[in-house]
Amino acid sequence: MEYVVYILILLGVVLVAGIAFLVPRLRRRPGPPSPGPEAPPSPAARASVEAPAPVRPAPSPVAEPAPEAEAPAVEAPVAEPATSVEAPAVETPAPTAGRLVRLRARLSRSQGLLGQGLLTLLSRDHLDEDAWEEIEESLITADVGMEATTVIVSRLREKVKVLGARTPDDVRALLAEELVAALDPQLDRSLAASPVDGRPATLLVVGVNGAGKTTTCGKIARVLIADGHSVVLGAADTFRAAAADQLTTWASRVGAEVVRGPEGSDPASVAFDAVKRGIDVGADTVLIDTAGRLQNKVGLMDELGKVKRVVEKHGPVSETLLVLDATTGQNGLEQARVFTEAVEVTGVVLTKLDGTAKGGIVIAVQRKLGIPVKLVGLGEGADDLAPFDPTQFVDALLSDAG
Ligand SMILES: Nc1nc2c(ncn2[C@@H]2O[C@H](COP(=O)(O)OP(=O)(O)OP(=O)(O)O)[C@@H](O)[C@H]2O)c(=O)[nH]1
Repeated sequence: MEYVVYILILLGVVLVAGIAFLVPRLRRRPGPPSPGPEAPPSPAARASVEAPAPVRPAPSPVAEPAPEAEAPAVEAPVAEPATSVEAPAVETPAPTAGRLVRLRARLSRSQGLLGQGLLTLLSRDHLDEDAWEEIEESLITADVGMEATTVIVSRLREKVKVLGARTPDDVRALLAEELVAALDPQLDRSLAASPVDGRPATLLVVGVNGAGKTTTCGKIARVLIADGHSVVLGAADTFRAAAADQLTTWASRVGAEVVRGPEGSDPASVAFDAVKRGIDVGADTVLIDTAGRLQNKVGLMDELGKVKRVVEKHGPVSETLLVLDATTGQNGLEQARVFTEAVEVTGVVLTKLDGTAKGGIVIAVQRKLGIPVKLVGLGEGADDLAPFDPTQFVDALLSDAG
């Protein structure tokens, strides 16, 4: 009997201990039970249950507004002000007066060849036959061209003989005179960029691919705007979409308007529209960038001829500028001829003079084409285009500061 009492007491203790153990655990169980009191979760199941825990804070009432607040900040509102902040940042182009003088250091390669080389030759005590031959060679090496060199050297020899010039400075001054004369300083190098009969002046810009046409259009627009003109640009190089984008970038920097068409569209129609737009908005000048692929001379002539004819429905083209890359030297002259046959070129823009030691190409270009060099490109910078001036140019070429 005593044995039974012990067992009952033990059972009572076990029962009390069990209740004491279970009650707190039952109290800690979260919310409503999931359907069916299942077996303890497997590690995988636990993961799927736990996973939401760290995620849950995001959709929680505190976190929820965050994505909503972030979205507009990242998207349109930030981007839009950014572009509209960039757009009005219109630049003020550098004044055009005296640019060639300011940029003379860019001719350093040519200065090395012509300036230093010739000065060394001219400083010899006696200019004998060999010295004259070397002078001739320097000029030919600098791309002055055979014909022009022969004329320059024979006139210089004559003057030295007649005037008895002896000091290197005297001879240098005489050489400068001859180089300037070879550049025909009387030629009109002004740009026909002012309105005619109430219509904007129309400038066509032509040349082979890569010569720097688009860049030059952008730089000319800056020159004109710096001089107080209003300008509309026509992106008639529809062959290459990037050319129109490039022109648009140049235009936006100076607040000019661009007329462009879809890639591959008719260049003549874009050119027509650009002039029309220029007339409508009362612009002073319309500058038209054209494509210059040269694989087919007939095709090129047809295309440029058509652009010109269509533009002329609004009135005569004021100026057709041929852009030539100075670094292509005498080869470039051959290509240039094709353009002069296709359209009546009224002025040459010689680009990349900063990239060549052969600054004499200016003389050869003018002499061969019989067309004035009106502007020279002396770098990739926005204002690295200068009105050409023979005296300043020769002075820079013959400077020994190279
Ligand atoms: N160093 C130097 N680079 C220049 C000058 N002018 C233009 N360039 C560079 O020449 C390259 C070609 O210029 P673009 O204006 O694209 O030539 P493009 O004739 O319009 O070429 P396409 O559009 O292919 O017909 C660019 O990298 C210009 O920055 C210059 O005077 N000096």
